[in-house]
Amino acid sequence: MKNILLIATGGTIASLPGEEGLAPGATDEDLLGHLPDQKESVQVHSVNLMNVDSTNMQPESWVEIARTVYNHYDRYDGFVVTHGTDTLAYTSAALSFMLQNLAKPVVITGSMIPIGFTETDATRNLTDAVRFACETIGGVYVVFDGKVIRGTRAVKVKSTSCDAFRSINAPYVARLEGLDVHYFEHVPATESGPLTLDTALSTDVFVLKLFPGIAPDIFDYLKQSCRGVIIEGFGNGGIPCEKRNLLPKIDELIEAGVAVVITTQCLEEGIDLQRYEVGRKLSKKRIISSHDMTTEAIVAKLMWALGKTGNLDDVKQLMET
Ligand SMILES: NC(=O)C[C@H](N)C(=O)O
Repeated sequence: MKNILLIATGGTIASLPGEEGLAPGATDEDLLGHLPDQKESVQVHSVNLMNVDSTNMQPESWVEIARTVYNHYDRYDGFVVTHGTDTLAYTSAALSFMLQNLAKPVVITGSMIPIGFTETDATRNLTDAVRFACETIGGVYVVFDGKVIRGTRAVKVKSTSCDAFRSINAPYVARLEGLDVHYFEHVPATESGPLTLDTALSTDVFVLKLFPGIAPDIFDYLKQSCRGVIIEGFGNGGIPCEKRNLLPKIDELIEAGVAVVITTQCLEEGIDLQRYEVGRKLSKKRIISSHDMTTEAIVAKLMWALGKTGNLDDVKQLMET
């Protein structure tokens, strides 16, 4: 018999129609009421940690979720976090960094249609999540629409359809069919060290999406107010270096002690700063490369890295590992 803890946080899965539109209202107990009876093989306990639309999730909420897993870790075999889908990928990445050495699954799920509606995807996602939380596997995973995605690789790519999440630059971990779990890749070894909870986060970060014609002056503001800036450049990671040249501004940021992470606006295949002249000029600077990470994972990891250290070399080392 597996013991699972369901941690409810809100989202569409727990939403009810109101005069102002859908808003979270159903509790953990309501969600449990929709789970098919599996009394012989699994027992699910639950806690209603918060009830928010995930648009209102903040880094402090990630800490609350991580702490709840940590505090109940010894008593359960696996964890299911029900969550709104809009910022679910940020939370799954943040939990992956805050909870190190997980030897048990922490599974995040949600739905695109509230659990009380007919044709809802919530019952399937919740059932799948509980099923995957019974696996002997460590780590943070997103379970959605029958697929299992690593916590640092999920991105919400659709705003309405039920197949809303994709695994970016990494294979799906598994597919769920009824009670069967079909793995696509080698199951990662269960971690051996003791679980650690690492919740120091620095929220003084900024994501800058470039566009043709962006004024370099914006960097003057970023230099004063941020400890980390993530620049979503073009294609392989290129940054304009003629006319409205941004390279001197990036130098100024680095000199001021700001961690500058380069990523791309392309969803897939990551950056390659060596391919083009516009990238090589940048690669000679003390920037941090994001390789093929998602922006969601970069944001969470940069907050976590800056929570540990202000030394740029150490931040770079953490980010590029
Ligand atoms: N499908 C959803 O869960 C969307 C909702 N706005 C949320 O993120 O909480």
